[in-house]
Amino acid sequence: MNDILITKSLHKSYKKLNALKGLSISVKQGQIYGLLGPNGSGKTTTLGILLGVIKADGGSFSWFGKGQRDENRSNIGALLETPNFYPYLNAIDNLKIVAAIKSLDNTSQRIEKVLKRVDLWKRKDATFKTYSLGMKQRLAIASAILADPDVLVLDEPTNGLDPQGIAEIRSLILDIAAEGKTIIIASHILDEIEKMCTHVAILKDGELIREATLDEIMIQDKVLCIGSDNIEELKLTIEEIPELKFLKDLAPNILVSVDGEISNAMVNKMLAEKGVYLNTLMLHKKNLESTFLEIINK
Ligand SMILES: Nc1ncnc2c1ncn2[C@@H]1O[C@H](COP(=O)(O)OP(=O)(O)OP(=O)(O)O)[C@@H](O)[C@H]1O
Repeated sequence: MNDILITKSLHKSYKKLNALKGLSISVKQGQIYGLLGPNGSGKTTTLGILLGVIKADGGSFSWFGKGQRDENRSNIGALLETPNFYPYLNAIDNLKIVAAIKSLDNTSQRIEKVLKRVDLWKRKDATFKTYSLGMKQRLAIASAILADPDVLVLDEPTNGLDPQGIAEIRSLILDIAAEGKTIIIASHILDEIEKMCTHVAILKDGELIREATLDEIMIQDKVLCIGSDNIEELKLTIEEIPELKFLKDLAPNILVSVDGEISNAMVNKMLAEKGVYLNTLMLHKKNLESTFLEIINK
């Protein structure tokens, strides 16, 4: 598969704060690549550098194997902030301005195509200020794909949307990816990454903790939901067993991670040998949240 993006040891400091401490990632054609991390982990800084809005202090990156010159970005559509269009203009007129700024040809056909793509064609004549937040976000995606770029970069694309708006954006992104586009999404919403991405990079404090396919991340360990009559005693006992790692409370039980090779009976035995008897032991649905907590807690 062709390389779309390679970053090598990107560094960025804001005065004394090291926002990025040597980030190296690679994105290949066709991937839906999630940059996942808690608030402040450096996702927006990374995207800003890659899109030429922020200057890195060190390291390098290359788009399409052609280096980091500004021209290489003409093939990238981006949505970095809350959409900002002219409130008193309708969707078509707003997109005409975008087309003029980008010097695009066949403006009318392009605009019709992208507005249909994001399901706003029926509302094409309404002014931007009358749009719901979800519609504004869809118009922003229409704008980002107006030049028909091969790559789409999205920062927190569902921020602030209600569940229906989130579902619409998610399905739109998946449809766009199905056309063969490469998509890079920054998000702190695990569920979003889990439902959309094929690959994920987990960031913490400006460092890459893990980069893998979503499947690899999900099958690494198993997560058990366990409980006993005395949950505090159970938590203390877990600290004495290196094979078990506490993940989080799931009242009245707790979630722990354990190497996939260790059977549930073995877990029960290890705890019983330390005088703790479980009243609950079941496999918890493996999801990215457990893995994410596990990885960033290390
Ligand atoms: N312009 C700036 N000046 C000073 N510090 C900044 C600036 N921009 C970001 N930071 C700091 O750099 C760190 C990384 O921020 P960044 O916005 O890249 O993280 P993020 O993962 O995108 O977080 P969020 O999800 O909250 O947007 C944070 O500690 C943030 O406070």
